[in-house]
Amino acid sequence: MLLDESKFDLQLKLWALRIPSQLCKVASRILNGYLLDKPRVKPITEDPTCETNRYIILSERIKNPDLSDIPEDKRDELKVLCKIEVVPYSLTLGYSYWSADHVLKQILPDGVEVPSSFETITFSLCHIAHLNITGELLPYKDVIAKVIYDKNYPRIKTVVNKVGTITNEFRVPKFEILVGKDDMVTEVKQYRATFKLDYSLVYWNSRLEHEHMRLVSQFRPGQIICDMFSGVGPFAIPAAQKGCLVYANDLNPDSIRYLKINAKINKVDDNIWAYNMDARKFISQLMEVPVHEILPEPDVPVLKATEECSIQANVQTESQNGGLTVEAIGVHSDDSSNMDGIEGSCTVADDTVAAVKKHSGSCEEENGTYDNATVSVVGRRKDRMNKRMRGSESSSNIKPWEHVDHVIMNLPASAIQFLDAFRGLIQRKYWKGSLPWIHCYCFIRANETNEMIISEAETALNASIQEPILHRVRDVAPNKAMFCLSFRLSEEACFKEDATKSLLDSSGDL
Ligand SMILES: C[S@@+](CC[C@H](N)C(=O)[O-])C[C@H]1O[C@@H](n2cnc3c(N)ncnc32)[C@H](O)[C@@H]1O
Repeated sequence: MLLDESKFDLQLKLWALRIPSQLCKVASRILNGYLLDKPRVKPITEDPTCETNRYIILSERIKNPDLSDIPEDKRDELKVLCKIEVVPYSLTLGYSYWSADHVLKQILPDGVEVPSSFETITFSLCHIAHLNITGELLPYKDVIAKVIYDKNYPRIKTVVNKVGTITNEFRVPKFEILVGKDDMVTEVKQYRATFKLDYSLVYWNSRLEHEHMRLVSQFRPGQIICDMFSGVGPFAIPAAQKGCLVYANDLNPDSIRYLKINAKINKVDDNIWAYNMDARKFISQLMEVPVHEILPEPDVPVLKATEECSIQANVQTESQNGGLTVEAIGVHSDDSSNMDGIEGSCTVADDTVAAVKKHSGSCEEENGTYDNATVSVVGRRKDRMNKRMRGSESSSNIKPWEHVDHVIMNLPASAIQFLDAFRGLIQRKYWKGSLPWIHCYCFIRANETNEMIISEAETALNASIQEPILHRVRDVAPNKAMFCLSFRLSEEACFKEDATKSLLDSSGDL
């Protein structure tokens, strides 16, 4: 369907006062309420016949050239000001004048709902309008796209339409470009962070901005965060900006490529370690005690949450356990951190740890309070990371098998099923401080109850969940909402007792 722009022309027959330019200000004050009042149209314009005069365009309500529609006292005031000259004025409001909504209402058949909102990805470099046109609107998709493009250019440079439903595991919709340049690489700003991404290759949802910030607001500087489905980093980057140390993983190699770019753009590449693997494999390898860390005496005292603890200086050694070798991708500019295994990923050679203290604090959710135990390190490292992190943990000494504060699982369609990865994941005798908070996103349909979801999570964990917090994130469909289930992992769910012992026994070399 072609768009005939001339069809939108509306001609207005108006009256105007021809007045010396220097009197325009006073005259318009006198005529306040009787001037032309149209968005984006100025009521004072040039007189094409004389440079020193101006036209003051009167409202459509003024029908008579004798100005009898204007109160007498105002007319008298004007007469004192100057000789009043009334001239006819013709104004055409064309396609460029009308809003997208007005144009679309004219184009689309009666009864068809005008697509009023589109997800815009806006900012300085590139701008994409993302439409979701289906059903009866499909025959009009090109004309709708053109109107949205025309009305928003240059803010919007590309208009795309989502095709079909998302079925791939990377949660990336398929798009067709309807108008504009074929370039889906864009930059988005969320609060203080900038995210570069290719909208055709990675998952991005601007509607989650508030949720990203809500969750990150619960983290504190120095905490250790594990993001199992990180995407391009909308949780990981703000958390790192806050001074948290983040292990971020995604199965989509393009997401991790952009996560690394974003870590650099936002100058938090010292605080983020990026991995590209399945989330189950990631969490299990991250939490596994590396062989070179295994304590010689099997009976190490177990630290209670309330006890002081200390983290030993990390000794950088080669991975001795073939099973631990993973496709880890360090974000560090020094590519030597494209390491052999996860245990090597958090080792920065120039770090010196002076002291470690564990302290607890709390952060509030709308219907609960999170008590967090934080391991914070007083380090002497003089590089730029410490300057930025102010009081946060030095990265060289992070041993995720000893402590993680929060785990983020944002894959709502199936994250609950991934909770089985926490069964027996942590070795009790190495763990220090409180167990991590899990933030697991899920969908709840109208025919499901909160209890059903919690019970599903408990089944996956094979353990009960104490004091779960269900936060409604947003409605995704009339009968479906996205929630965040937050709870502290229980000992029952995640502690394994004798794994180290059996590993030592089987290795036979200790
Ligand atoms: C809903 S997106 C969330 C991305 C990001 N955390 C956010 O909030 O925008 C889910 C992400 O999980 C990734 N993903 C899907 N299956 C995965 C798996 N088995 N292991 C790790 N990541 C996976 C997808 O590539 C996608 O980037």
